[in-house]
Amino acid sequence: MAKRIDIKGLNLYYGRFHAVDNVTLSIPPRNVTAFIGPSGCGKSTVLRSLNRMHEVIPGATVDGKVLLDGEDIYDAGVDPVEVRRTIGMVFQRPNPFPTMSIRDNVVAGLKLAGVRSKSRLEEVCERSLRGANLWEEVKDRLDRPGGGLSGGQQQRLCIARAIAVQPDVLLMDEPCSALDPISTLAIEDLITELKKDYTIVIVTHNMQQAARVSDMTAFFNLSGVGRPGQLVEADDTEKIFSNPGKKETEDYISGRFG
Ligand SMILES: Nc1ncnc2c1ncn2[C@@H]1O[C@H](COP(=O)(O)OP(=O)(O)OP(=O)(O)O)[C@@H](O)[C@H]1O
Repeated sequence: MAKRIDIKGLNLYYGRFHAVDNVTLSIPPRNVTAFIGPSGCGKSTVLRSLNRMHEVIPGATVDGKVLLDGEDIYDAGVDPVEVRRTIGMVFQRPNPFPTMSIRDNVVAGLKLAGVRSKSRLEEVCERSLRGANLWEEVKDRLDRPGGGLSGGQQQRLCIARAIAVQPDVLLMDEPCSALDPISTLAIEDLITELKKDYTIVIVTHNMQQAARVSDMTAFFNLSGVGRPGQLVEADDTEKIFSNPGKKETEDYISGRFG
């Protein structure tokens, strides 16, 4: 649980378009790392490359290394499906299976993996819903469809589904952008609790959110339209927001551009 990620010389392409240039970054375990930067600088692309979701896009390719506790997830022989189990992902829009029951949503990954024991599924369902701070709200309606929950509850259901398979890392791509402020705070509190057990990487447009939830912040930028995104700097969140190393970062966080 909670593994370290070392990104080394990572270049990402969509066909011939070079989207992200030469990123090297270490992401510590049991920490929240935020990716910030202007639209199009490649934050989501880098995030998706961390669990091999990038290569699912036709024509998309990867060059470089992503080490999970020292093991390259891109090594020949590594099963991308297993990588995606180990490194879970939560998306911008909550995406539960809408007609599937709340219970089945949570244990969908386990069932796919062949777990049949009813007591085991019940146990994981409750533990995951508790872990996602949703148990009390749904414990009396586990057989109702996941699509019947509020947006914020659906997002916590997706987090429960992601943690049910006991991943080492949780990737979150703007997990609050479709949510109201109260649901956003609930997710932020949850992220803070989850970091005790997981390595968390979150892409956010909201700099206050990055400052509130993350321990480390990575600032990405791009030098112009059609140019690849680059990592400008990564450091303790407190330092990035109070005394960044690069003027580019300071300009961005002080709202002078982007
Ligand atoms: N599926 C795709 N096919 C082709 N190009 C893509 C695809 N997804 C992203 N891109 C391009 O890759 C670059 C980086 O996009 P990406 O979505 O990673 O940026 P981002 O920083 O996450 O942006 P935003 O903050 O707007 O979500 C952009 O130029 C984008 O147009």
